[in-house]
Amino acid sequence: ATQIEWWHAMGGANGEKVVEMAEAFNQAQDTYEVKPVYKGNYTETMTSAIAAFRAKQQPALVQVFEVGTASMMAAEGAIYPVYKLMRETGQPFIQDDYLSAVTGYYTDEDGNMLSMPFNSSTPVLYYNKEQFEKAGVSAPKTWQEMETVSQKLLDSGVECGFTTSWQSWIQLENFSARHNIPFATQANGFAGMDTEFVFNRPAQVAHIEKMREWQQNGIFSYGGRRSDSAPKFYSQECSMFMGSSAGYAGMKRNASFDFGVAQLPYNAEQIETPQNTIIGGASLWVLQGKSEEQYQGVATFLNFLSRADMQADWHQFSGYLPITQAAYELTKGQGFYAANPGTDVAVKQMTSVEPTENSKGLRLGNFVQVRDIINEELEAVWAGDKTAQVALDAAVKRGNALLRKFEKAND
Ligand SMILES: O=P(O)(O)OC[C@H](O)CO
Repeated sequence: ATQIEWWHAMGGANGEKVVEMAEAFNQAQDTYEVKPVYKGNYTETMTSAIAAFRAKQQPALVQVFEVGTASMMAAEGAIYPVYKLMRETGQPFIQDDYLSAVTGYYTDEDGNMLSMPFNSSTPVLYYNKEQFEKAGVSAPKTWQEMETVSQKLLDSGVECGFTTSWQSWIQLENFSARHNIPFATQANGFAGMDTEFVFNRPAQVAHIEKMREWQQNGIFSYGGRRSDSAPKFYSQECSMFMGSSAGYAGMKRNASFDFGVAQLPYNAEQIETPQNTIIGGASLWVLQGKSEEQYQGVATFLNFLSRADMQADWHQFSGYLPITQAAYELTKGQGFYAANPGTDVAVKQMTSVEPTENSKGLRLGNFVQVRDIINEELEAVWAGDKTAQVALDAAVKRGNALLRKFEKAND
């Protein structure tokens, strides 16, 4: 069989599922064999793929997180756009079958899908039902309630109100989308590379400043840059956890208590009806330099992964969004949402309102490095070394320098 390497960044329960999906494909036919290879976290996987491409040892298929999208799009000679691959291999491919909230992130200016949206997530709020019951509180809808609910939880003996994973994604990027304010100019980069960060405006500064205060009084407890804060929730140190909808698989495995899922809070003083949140997670990029046969295999595999039954299974297991309308309908029809309350929160939060240019997503170059800068600056806030304004001003300034570098390199 023709071998196809698929580099991915899925660890834990979702990593096991990815291997299972590749095996299902391999068993279903014997012309191609997909070999999934775990390459570490998202940044490590992307960095390895770039290095491998330079050394002409790239895999045919690589999973790249949403943060790397603009960089991948700009790497014209290195990528094989998915819409072209499907056309040239004669595979059936109807873009409209995919959820528009997801495809919007991965299409070029002509509306063509450049990568395959395999695992899209959006952040949600997980809460410990048992601790909530004991404290006599229910899931907070607004950031104002977040504070009062957390205080009651602390009063009931819990150590910390909430923690968050992916702080830039949740507390700045999605915070901005949810309040319908820009994270960067030029429609968050969708309208042009001459974009500049503006996440140091009053609404974001006030939010981060509040979190600084909460980090000091126990309402918030910082636990790391990616999902490393989840154990604070599993161990019941923190009663709430803001994390990817795809934390669901790990949650079921690691939480020994009853947990609930709610929408991300919004600041009631900022907005009456909150905007949709934006997607995260990753998509699959096809790389150049492979044989025709391998591309046939990749296209067949991508179609296999998009099948309603495969997507519905992946969605129900992991908490990633159903990528296609058919997978969503199938899941509904199977009674999954009714039997597992909270599992449809992410889809609803993403799709209940029409996205605006502030909530469609981000398309920003060098954003992998910018996330590092934001992480660094926010950590200085949590450590009490910087105020929110000073840190966000610095992050914007340092980030803008990287945007200019990207713009120049892709002129
Ligand atoms: O944990 P994931 O796969 O939902 O990804 C979260 C963030 O979008 C990564 O940038």
